[in-house]
Amino acid sequence: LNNVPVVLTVHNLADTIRELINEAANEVNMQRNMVMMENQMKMSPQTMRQETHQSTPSNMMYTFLRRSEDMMIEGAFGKAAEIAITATSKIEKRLKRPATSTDIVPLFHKFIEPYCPKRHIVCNPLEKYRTADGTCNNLNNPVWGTAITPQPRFLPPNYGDSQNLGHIPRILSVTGDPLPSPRLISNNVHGSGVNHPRSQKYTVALTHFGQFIDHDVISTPILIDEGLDQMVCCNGDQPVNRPECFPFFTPPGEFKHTCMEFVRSEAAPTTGCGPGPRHQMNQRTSYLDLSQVYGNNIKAMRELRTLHGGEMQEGAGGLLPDGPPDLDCVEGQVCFRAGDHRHSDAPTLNVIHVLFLREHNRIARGLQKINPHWGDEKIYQETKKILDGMYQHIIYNEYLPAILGEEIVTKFGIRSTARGYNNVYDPKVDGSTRNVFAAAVFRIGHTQIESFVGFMTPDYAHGAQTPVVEEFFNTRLIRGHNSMYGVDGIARWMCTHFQGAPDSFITHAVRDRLFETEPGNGFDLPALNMQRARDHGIPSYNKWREFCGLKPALHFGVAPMGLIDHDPRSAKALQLSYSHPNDIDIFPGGLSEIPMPGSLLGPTFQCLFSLQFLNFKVGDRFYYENDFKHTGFTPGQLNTIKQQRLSSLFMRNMQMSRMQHNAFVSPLSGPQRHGHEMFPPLDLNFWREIVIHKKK
Ligand code: HEM
Ligand SMILES: [Ca+2]
Repeated sequence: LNNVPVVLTVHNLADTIRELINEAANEVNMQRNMVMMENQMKMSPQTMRQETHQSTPSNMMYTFLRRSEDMMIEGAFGKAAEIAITATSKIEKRLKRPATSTDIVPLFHKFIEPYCPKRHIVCNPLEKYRTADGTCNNLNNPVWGTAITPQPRFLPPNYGDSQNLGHIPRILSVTGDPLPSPRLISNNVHGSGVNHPRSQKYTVALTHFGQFIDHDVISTPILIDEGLDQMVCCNGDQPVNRPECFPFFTPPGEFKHTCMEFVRSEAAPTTGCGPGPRHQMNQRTSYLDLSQVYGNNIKAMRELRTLHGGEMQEGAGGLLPDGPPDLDCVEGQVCFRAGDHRHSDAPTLNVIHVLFLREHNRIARGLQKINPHWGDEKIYQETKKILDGMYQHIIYNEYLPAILGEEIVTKFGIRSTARGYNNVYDPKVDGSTRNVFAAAVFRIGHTQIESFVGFMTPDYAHGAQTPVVEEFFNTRLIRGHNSMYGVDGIARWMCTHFQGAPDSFITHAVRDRLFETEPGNGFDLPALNMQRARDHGIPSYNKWREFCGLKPALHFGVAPMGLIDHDPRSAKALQLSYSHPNDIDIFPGGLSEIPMPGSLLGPTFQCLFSLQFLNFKVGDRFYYENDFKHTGFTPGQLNTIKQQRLSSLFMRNMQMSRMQHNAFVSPLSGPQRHGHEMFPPLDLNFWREIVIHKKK
């Protein structure tokens, strides 16, 4: 009888919903104010500032996961989401039916309106260029793919609270016991001792080009401690008990403390703050639009430009421009600035940022010469459009064939056509980055991470190498350390040196020592990946196999009905970790599958990866192959873009006199290096605009 829906008259229903939403808003406000007051009493502004500026592992993690857009706007959306989730919970408890019922939804929207931040979006369908924040890419759904929106899902969440709304992450096994600690699983599945084997084919450039794409399409901010910014979730070995925290235990003796810090992701409201479970926020535009280079809103974009001749600001030596000290790099250094705040996470990532920045300015100067009558804005937008096009071409012709395999990219129409247009746009497709892709699938890059960063001389002699552990958020190698390294030397190294083998093992450098500043105080990255997916309520491995049309594992053996896509070692490692196959987390389950022939991924990740990258192209009105009059390229422009490769960018913008055609395949595995004559230039003559001066 307890679950019988409560029937109310229309008037009573409206009153009830209004009352419960107001109640939820008051609760959320009170809770936040209380925390803010407590925090203000605890600390003086001086101590706060000092604490956040020291380079500790937690501070580096905060740098990575911080709110990077307007703090206030993101905070307002986060708070609105909390109100919407709390109200959903109250309504469902009171009425004993889903708050997403058709009669409730309109009332919910009406009464939550005063608490829901508004977006004023006016689209101009004739606009030639992308907007900075991704709005109006889809003219029917102008918010799709926009920065500061929730990450949509392929499958509904599976949280740990009885209402499945996300107050509690996914924490329970199907047996009713708690799920195992992610560190235990990491030890069993991803640990390979100190030496992680290397790929025999692919370069470090493949790893960090992937990371560069990741920073274009996703950045999930974590919750902050009101008035303090940075949340603390472990007190020595003791976990802190508060709703924002989700730390986990590690076995004694492995790290300095047995409690590993973890702050939950910020919640995001759906458009109009509708009822439903907790979702997570994306601070980036989902589109492959180089927002990691250009910024994710109009203000950030302007701040990265010179506002002359269409150019972007460059720092000394053609590096990224200097940023505020100590914000996005380690203590005591002058940091850089870019469209994404994680640019200095690894020096090898920073190199790709520099590569695209230099190419932007090179093209802008070329266009200025060809079309001297063009102003700053026109040159900037046209240059950006060209670079976006080349970047998409590299992704769909070089990056994805390496990751997914030639067969799949051809079979599913993922690869671009060799010449001419290819109209793929479908306005019904939402090109947004999906939650599971960010929280697990695209993190496959973590197995490719190499333990060192090195440089090579201009004639490709080995220079030196240094453990990557010492270089997270450190800008010294980029700026040139002891007259060694520097972007050009690192570029030569990363196009030659093999990346980590794309297997289930993950280098000690990030599995035991991520952001470490003294022995034993680092993080375990694959463990964080699992905890993040649980935080987001991402369903387990078996659910994703079913989603992909694959058979779920009913037992831990590799025989039929079991883990048929795993080898016996991985299956054993999973068995050792979990008490039931339905508990397997998506990251370890997917990453430890046997790769498909010619691919770096097993069938489950290959399916989800392909689907996401198909959405990125089919859901993007500005996708470079589309034959659209206002927004597309002319046939000549498109064909010169289609002759470009990542290696062409390296050859043009780094001090490199020779290089192999595919930057991702190492010359150490066979391919020859070639000189400049073998790399077709980007022919800017296709952008020449003839101006006819009328005689008076
Ligand atoms: C040295 C290299 C790298 C480091 C230090 C690093 C570090 C991190 C950290 C600390 C996180 C957040 C973990 C959390 O959820 O708490 C993260 C997330 C992530 N990483 Fe990496 N990573 C690296 C390389 C890569 C590569 C090569 C890829 C892909 C090809 C990748 C893809 C991702 C993705 C998609 C996320 C989720 C981002 C988000 O939702 O905001 N990472 N990484
Ligand atoms: Ca983007």
